[in-house]
Amino acid sequence: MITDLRLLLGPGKAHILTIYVAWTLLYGVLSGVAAALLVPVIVDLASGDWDAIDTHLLTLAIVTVAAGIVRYVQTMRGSAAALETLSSTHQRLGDHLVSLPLGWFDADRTGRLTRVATDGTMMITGIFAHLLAPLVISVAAPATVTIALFWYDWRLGLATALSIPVLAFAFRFAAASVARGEARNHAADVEAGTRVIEFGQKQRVLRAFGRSIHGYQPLEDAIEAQRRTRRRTLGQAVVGLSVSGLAVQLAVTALMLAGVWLVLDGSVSPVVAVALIALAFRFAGPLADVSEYAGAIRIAGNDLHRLTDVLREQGMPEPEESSSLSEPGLIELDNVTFGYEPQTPVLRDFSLTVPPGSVTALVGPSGSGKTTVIRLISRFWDTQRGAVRVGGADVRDLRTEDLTRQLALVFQDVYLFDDTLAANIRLGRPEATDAQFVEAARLAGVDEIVARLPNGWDTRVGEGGVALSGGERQRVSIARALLKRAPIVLLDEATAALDPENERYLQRSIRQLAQHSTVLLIAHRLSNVVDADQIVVVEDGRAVEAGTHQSLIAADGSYARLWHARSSGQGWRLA
Ligand SMILES: Nc1ncnc2c1ncn2[C@@H]1O[C@H](COP(=O)(O)OP(=O)(O)OP(=O)(O)O)[C@@H](O)[C@H]1O
Repeated sequence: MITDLRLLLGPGKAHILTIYVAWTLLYGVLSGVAAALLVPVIVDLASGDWDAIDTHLLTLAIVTVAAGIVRYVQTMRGSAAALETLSSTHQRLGDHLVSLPLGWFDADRTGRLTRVATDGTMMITGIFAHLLAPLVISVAAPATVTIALFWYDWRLGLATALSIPVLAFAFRFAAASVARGEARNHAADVEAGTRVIEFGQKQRVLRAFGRSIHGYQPLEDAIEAQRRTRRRTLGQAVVGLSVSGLAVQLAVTALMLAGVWLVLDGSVSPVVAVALIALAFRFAGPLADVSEYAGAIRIAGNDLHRLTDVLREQGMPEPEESSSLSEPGLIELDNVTFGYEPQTPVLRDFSLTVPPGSVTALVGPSGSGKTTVIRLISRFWDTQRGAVRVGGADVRDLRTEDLTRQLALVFQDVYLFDDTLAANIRLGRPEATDAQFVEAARLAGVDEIVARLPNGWDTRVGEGGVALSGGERQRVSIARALLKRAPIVLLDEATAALDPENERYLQRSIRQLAQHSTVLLIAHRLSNVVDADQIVVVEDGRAVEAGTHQSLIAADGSYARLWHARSSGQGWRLA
């Protein structure tokens, strides 16, 4: 856990944690010394040695005051360390997330990240406030007491020292069973949470099929599994905690027996034996706490570990400085092989050249790899073999901000921020003038949508843009791209919601975009394909044909077959 906390603090700040632990250790040692000083005070009282009792009481007072001061400093250091760790964690997490390949953010990982980020950061404050200090003190104070027992009587010291491995074993057992259970609980909670979200999101489909919550088996199964897991975890945790509690009681009993034996043996007086047994109790008390804290610490450790796992995820390597662009607007894929799972390639030896300022349409059957091409150009993933070049530079030699400056992306599943319509378009280029903004919106047909909305440009579009239809969302996204005026536009034409009106706007926008940019589009509509400067047919991860509509028809290959199927009215769709 300390390693995880140091990682979260980041380089150059780890000393904050070391200093805090050092102050906590010092406090633990001083509490142990204060407890050990009770023995000579009791012995002095019994023997009536008033001179010695003054000295011992004075020492006890000094140690107690010192412990109070150390406690104050330690607490202050603790809250400072907690705040520092918390802000470092947010900072480091944010910095790291932007370096991860966009492909990393699938729905599953994003769900887990949300949970990890909230649980993990809350846990950090909890660790400093309730766990780390008690644990360190619970170890430091008994260790000091053990040394003191050695000092007073080596046999009692030895008996105490011998009980430590037994206790450590029992505590580890308890902590491990709690942590194992917690890991299982966590997995079951995540599964149930994911199913609940899914259940919410799939309401339309479920209702279309007349299903209620009772008919949605995955959710029911997840809830049942969660219940079973929690019951099993509870049972195991109780066993673990009982074993460690029993071990502490046995250790205390053994120490009492050792004390009695010393009295019977005549080695120590009954008064000293009582004082030493009292001290032995001081040894056992904090240790009993350890068994409780150890489980909580393991749970916290698991949360922290999940957080630092995110920081350990491999980011995409970035150059210190971007290579210069020899030919802005040019896109090249050079013998690219890529698979989401490396052993199952989705693109194989895929080559493509899109000249600057041209319009290229990718067509091909569903699942052939067209979207993957666009993702690789945007460097959501890196290729396994071959190179992707933008503007003549390998995308791996460009810094993310320089690559994104070259690209405007219009995807099928357009995500809009829960902000006004105007703000969502302005994202394309915040510094654009009002005239440029209005022109982009007009070309993409967003002004038509605005006219229908109750608050016009100031209408909030809801999370993800739920207040708009799929086609309308894509129009907003195209307006963003028009406003951005990037050298390259990558456009995945929406398959759904493209009514004739949307299609007209899309065509007009593409013509406009082509005036300033290279356009690479995944085309599903004939009109956008026929007009393209180049059509590339993708089949099973390969570019099997490339040319203009006329030349490909003349070549009488895959494209011609698709075209004839369409022409003969078989419901042809290019992708
Ligand atoms: N994130 C992902 N993880 C794993 N496999 C994926 C992922 N995205 C796509 N695939 C798989 O890669 C293959 C190519 O998908 P891709 O989306 O590139 O095809 P496409 O030609 O764009 O299809 P469509 O026209 O239906 O959108 C498919 O088999 C798909 O299942």
